[in-house]
Amino acid sequence: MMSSLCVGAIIKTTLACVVAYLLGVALSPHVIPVDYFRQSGGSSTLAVLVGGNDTVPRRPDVESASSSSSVPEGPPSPVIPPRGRNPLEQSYASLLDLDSNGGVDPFADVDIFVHRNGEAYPCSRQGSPPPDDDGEGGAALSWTSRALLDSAIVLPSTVGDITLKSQDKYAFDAILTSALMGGGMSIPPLLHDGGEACGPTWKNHILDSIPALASISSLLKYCDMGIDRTTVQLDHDRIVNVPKTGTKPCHFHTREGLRITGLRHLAQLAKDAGVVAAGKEECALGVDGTCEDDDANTSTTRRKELHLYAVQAGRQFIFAPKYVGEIFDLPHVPVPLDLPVRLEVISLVPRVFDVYNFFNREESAAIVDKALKETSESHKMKRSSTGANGYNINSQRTSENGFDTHSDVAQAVKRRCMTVLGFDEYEESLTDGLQILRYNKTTAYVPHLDWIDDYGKQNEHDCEYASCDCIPLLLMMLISVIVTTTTVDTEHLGTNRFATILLYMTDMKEGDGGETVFTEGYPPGDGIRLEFEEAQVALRKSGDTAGILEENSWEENMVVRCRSRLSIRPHSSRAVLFYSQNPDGTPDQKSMHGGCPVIRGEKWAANLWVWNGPRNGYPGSPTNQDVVERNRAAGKQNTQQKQTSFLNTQTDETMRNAQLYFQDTFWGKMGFGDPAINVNTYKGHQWHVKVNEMTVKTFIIDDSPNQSYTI
Ligand SMILES: O=C(O)CCC(=O)C(=O)O
Ligand SMILES: [Fe+2]
Repeated sequence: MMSSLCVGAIIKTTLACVVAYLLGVALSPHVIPVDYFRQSGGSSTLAVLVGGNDTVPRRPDVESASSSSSVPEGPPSPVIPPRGRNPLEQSYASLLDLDSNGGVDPFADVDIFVHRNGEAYPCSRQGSPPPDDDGEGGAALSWTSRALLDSAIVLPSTVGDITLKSQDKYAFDAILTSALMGGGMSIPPLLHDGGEACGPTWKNHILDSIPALASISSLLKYCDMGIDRTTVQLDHDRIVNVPKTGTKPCHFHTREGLRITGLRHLAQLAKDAGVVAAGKEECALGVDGTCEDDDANTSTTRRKELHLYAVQAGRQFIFAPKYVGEIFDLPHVPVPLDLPVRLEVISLVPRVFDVYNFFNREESAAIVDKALKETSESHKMKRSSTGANGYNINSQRTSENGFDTHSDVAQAVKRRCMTVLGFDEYEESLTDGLQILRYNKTTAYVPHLDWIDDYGKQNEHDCEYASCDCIPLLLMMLISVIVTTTTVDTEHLGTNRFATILLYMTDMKEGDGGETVFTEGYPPGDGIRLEFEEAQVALRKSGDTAGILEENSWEENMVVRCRSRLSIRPHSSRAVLFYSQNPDGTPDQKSMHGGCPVIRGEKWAANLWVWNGPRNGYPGSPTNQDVVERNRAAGKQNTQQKQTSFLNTQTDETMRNAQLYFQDTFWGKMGFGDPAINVNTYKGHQWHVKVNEMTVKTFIIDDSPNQSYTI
């Protein structure tokens, strides 16, 4: 139960929020004249749409084609605004460089299709253009362009003042979400149904309890999962709400995971859609949301398709495979040797992918080499343990493990992993260190989820009220239940492991064992799963484990499953991606997997866990206020988190290349010019500053709530 102090604070905040919210909703349609769009030459909001995208990510394979067709030959001629555009539209046109492209609006012959995160088939598509749409040929802008501008106009004016280079992707998300569902002043929704078929996939949506939001588009309820389910990311305060409704927008990604960061990027994708879509079969939705027949798809009059994958605010992109063997090319991921990174779908349920060219054999060898040479107690290879204190030897995880948190290869691989997963910015607090695994003959790791379950619900890591938005009074009771959920409950506000990239560093031959088995998956090929008894008989008949594994031991039982379920055979520099969460944040129970017993030789592997939000110990990681209060009441002062920062003041030359360690674990660079390192830590914790692997200073956290340490 919440403390009365806490309840009082929430009631006050809630009342203020509710009043502000209702006033906002009541007034918003009247703040800006309805005909502003047609008359105004205002450019501040326009700048939000356009600025900051000087470095639009492009597919290398289409860049040359599109730039050669858009750059006119000879000296530039003065651009005369084509008849029919108002000044705002004209600014938009020049910022998109439309006139040097013959006045052709990139959206004119493109239909937008929207997918919910992780869904291979679209939930809605662009409808038929309104009768006045004359984007083709140049004079006016396309319906899509006008819908985007129309939505931009109704953004609060302060948004127009944002310094664009860094901020515009947030405003863009709001504008695009709004344009799709028709939130502007005068232009109909781009989606034929306003996004009605793109509603939430989870029950008991908190927004359903807010009468003022009863009639908003289902797409908006999808994008804004509500206060009880919107994970608070580090950039949460930068999210720009959808105009008029004040709800959180989606962010949009391509099928390949690339986040769409602004209008120019969207326009580039619209241009590329022609190249990409040619000859490609896609499901075109009919007006009723179902796929049209193949004849329609191959028609020469078919418009180009731009598929957008809408990801809920606070959530992360998840690939949306259609079939086993499907390929996702990821040219935006830089890799060693410049070989293209691509995914191949191994399994739909669970979602498992091969990641080709993710790392190379040199990196593979370097990871093993580093692990063998590691001497630090916390990082070197040793028998695997479980539990936060690391003392519990796990009887069903007989492999050895160690950690590589800061080698160049580990850092490079972590960054690459985030790019593959669709993050447009690297965020250290979302990754664990690289965990290195060694399996000797007979050793194995029992099937498990990488998603951590906090059975005892004792963890302080969860949602803080301070980071929560408006909470309608009627929902108070519900919230009091929510905050008592575990700190790792990703269906709500907790953070947990979200995706895993497994790296293999050894070539294992057929029969050597050591596969990674997904016990809920189906074997490739015929997809037939043998019953346990049948597979056991086959294994014993083969004699492969005779004299190596005891009959009926958990290891032998595991080999039986390894041979009858989806198994991935390791080879050096093979990388595999899978997800531990579903797109709505619930744990994916189908992602159960384990390391099969090694029958011959040894297996080296590594895994990289990526979290869906700041993980425990990092600033911004959610805390379970209920547990915090309980600990405080019980006088457990020493369990309270301390916000602590470490900074190099650049006054001591010997500290030029300093590094910060938490006990034996590398935490971050603390050299000259490195930003301050902010951590949540606890009284009594020891933080060491090391130079050339030698500890030169130790800080012991004391009792004050906010502390800063400098060197
Ligand atoms: O070694 C394997 O194949 C799987 C390892 C694993 O699942 C883990 O370390 O979490
Ligand atoms: Fe695992």
